[in-house]
Amino acid sequence: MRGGWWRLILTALIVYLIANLVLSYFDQANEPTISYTEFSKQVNDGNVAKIYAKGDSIQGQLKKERKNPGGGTYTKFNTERPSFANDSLWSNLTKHNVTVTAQPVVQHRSFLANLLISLAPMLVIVALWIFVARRMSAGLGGAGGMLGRKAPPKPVELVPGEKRTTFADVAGIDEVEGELNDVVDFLKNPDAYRRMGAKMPRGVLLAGPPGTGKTLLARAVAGEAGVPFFSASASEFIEMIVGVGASRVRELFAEARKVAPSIIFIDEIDTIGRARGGGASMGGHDEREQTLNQILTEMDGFSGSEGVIVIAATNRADILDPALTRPGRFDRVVQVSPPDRGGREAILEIHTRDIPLAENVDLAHVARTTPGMTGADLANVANEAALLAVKRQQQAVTQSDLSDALEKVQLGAERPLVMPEEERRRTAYHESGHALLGMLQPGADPVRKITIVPRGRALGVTLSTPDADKYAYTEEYLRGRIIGALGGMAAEHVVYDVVTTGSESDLEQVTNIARGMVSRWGMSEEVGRLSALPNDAQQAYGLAAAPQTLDVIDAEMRRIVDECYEEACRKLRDHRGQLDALAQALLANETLEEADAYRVAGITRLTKDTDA
Ligand SMILES: Nc1ncnc2c1ncn2[C@@H]1O[C@H](COP(=O)(O)OP(=O)(O)OP(=O)(O)O)[C@@H](O)[C@H]1O
Ligand SMILES: [Zn+2]
Repeated sequence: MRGGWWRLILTALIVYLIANLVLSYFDQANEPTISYTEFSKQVNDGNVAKIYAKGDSIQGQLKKERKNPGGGTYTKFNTERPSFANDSLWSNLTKHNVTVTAQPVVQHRSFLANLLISLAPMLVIVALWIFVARRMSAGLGGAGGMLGRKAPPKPVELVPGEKRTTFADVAGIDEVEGELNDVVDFLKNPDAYRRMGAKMPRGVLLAGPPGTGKTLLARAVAGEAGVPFFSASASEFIEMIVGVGASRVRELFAEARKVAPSIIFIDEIDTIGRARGGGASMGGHDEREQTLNQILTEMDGFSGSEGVIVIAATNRADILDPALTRPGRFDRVVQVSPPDRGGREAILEIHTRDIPLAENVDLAHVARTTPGMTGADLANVANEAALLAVKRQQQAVTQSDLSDALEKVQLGAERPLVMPEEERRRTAYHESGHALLGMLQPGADPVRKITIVPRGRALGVTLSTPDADKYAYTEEYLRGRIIGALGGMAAEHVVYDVVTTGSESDLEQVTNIARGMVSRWGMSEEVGRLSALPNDAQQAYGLAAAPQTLDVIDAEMRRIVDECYEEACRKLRDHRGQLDALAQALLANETLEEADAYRVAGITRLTKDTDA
């Protein structure tokens, strides 16, 4: 906890301040200011025990308490001696044995101390404000630090001899490597380019889904070129304190220029680079804009021969401000996609380089069964497999470690949870409904595994994956997906005539597919072949679907989903015997693998040979 001390000191200050306020309130309540006449009278009556004097201000204490005209009684009091008072106060005090203590009028405090004391309340308020601001920005993903300042960014130094990231650590995205090759070339030899008067791109934007290796690529470019690598996440720039983001950007670029040629990597650029003009985002809108402007200014400021190349990454290229991709800025946009089968195999090879593998390990097979997985997923599988092998006290990772690891990554870790028998039965029917409809549907992705062991948030899981990578989907296939996803709910409906909350994520999936079919893929006659809903970038410019279009979209989505639900229920009624058989087998075994599932349901799987 970095802000720990800071927070403690602040809390102490605040408590102190409040305590003081409260105490002084009570002090005043108990110590009335009495008239000087009254005070003189009390002295002469011999009722004053002691006084503290500071200049003409007097605080005192009575021997016997007196009635306060404002109510209550008092013994302590304040009073002020008029400067023109020409009385014999001193002799009166000594005559009546009053203890007198005096304080100097001019305090012997240093100038600095006086200044501090007079500024203290302000300081506390400022500190409080910063404290709150930091708390809020921390909540938004920023890290805590002192007074909103962070240590200036440090490059990842490239110590000679230390193993650095290169293109050899990246696989499955060769086209992308190719596009970055001339950037590497330029960084290695900026002088040659300068002599030829050639302009290099100032910024490269890597666009692609999470985990596809964008950060890794940026590092590899730096590693290949042997130049320092500065890394920052755009979300760090956005702080609640206005101006900090822009100054961080300035510092970052200044540092990078000092050691040029070098690379600045800015992750999640979309958090500050969203198209402007849309509805203001939550808080820090100006801050976002200022930070973005600062980045653009810094990039404009490059002469291009300074040798600082900015690589930014985003998984939302569609919503970026067009100002970012203008020539001279991030004018090179490189798409990074999840790897295909060959790419997956190569990535698995990279991530098992340092892992001893048993004879039976078939990485090609793993690659074949993991369409859609990213490099990060595959790295995770390799690591989980190694962990399993250690736990199982083996000398090497075996194929079954790999498939167990894959299962864990795909389905989530098993969750020890004792379910009531009734709930187990209902879950068995729910999953059997998904699985059976998946198996009955021609052209649907084969069912790989059904389980009623709770995993992650789910009480059960049915896993279907395609035999080969798919890039485009037919309407029939999409309807099949909707029917399969509704299968769980339909089974509960058919068997128990109840509906539970267990279908929440199924319905989300169904809604997304149906919305895509109607509004983006031209699969509804009513809506027609239009992109009926504006995409995010269009929304940012204020484009919205007409209300009547929204009504049609809504009606069409409902029609499709209703049709699919009816078909799901009808099929499950028609194949009730197979549904019961699957549910029974699940209750007995908890998990059914692909072959068993098809055997229990009595369905022959139409195998497509896709090994090639
Ligand atoms: N193409 C790849 N080749 C080898 N390893 C990869 C590849 N893609 C991802 N990985 C592995 O996954 C890890 C995470 O990838 P990385 O952080 O670079 O992804 P990213 O695209 O930047 O993700 P995010 O958008 O979530 O930041 C890498 O450190 C690497 O181990
Ligand atoms: Zn379900």
